[in-house]
Amino acid sequence: MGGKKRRRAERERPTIHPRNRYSEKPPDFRVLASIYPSFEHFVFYSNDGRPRIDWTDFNATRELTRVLLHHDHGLQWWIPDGQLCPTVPNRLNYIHWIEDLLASNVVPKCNGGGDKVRGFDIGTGVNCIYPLLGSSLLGWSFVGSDVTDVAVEWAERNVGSNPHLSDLIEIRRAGSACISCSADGKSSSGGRDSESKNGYYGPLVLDGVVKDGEHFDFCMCNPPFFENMDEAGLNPKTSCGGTSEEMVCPGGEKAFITRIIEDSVVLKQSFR
Ligand SMILES: C[S@@+](CC[C@H](N)C(=O)[O-])C[C@H]1O[C@@H](n2cnc3c(N)ncnc32)[C@H](O)[C@@H]1O
Repeated sequence: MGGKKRRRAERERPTIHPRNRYSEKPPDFRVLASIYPSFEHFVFYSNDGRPRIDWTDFNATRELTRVLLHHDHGLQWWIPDGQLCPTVPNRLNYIHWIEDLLASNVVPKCNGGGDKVRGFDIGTGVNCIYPLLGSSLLGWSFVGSDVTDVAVEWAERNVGSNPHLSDLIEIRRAGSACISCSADGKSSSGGRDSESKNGYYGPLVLDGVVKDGEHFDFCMCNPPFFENMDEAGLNPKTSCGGTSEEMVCPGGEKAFITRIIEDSVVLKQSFR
């Protein structure tokens, strides 16, 4: 495809999944403000009368996420100051795209798994957004892993605040064992040696975290995608928070995802 055509195709490619509840009807800030006084506080009206929020104000974006999760998904949710705040329409897309993949022939159906879908969310974060959306919307069950105390504590709180989902979501610490690279390029993961070509070093990701005999339909991950925090603050138009523990991994997302791919070779029987 020529450059012009490709750019046009890219512009026209929908950025929101057609089944995403916000694809036809984006969140109505006026309605939300009339229902939630705590959100009204952050809403202002531009000259043309349209309701707006200041996207560079973390408190405003967090409150928007809180009221959307409550109003549209019946969820109770909160995160501490400065932690990564997910935008609900964006995260919903991934749930629907996975739903499409599972329904397609791209990944063969498993035997004996029944209709129950089970997912593994690597790095679920304090916000635990994917397990909360996937379980409330589609009844999927999840293991959500993370490595920081604050993430494990708050993900558990967010699950505990929604008792109707607590049987569906397990929060699991990915463990303190580290994959490290030695000078000869070999890595060790929790005492087990394996080849690592990508230079990832850090906590275990899947291998060593998934338990023997466990089976999942999919794993998903919004990885710590930056090599350093300087890279992370690139968009001055939004404030979604995010600490270095959440956002940074040596080698960036390439190293992290390559590690997932390497682990998937070891764990090929554990994931559909
Ligand atoms: C970019 S945040 C994503 C949080 C949430 N899933 C979201 O989409 O908003 C990445 C998360 O991965 C976690 N993390 C980093 N290394 C990890 C590992 N080896 N295993 C599990 N989680 C990890 C971080 O602590 C952080 O919470």
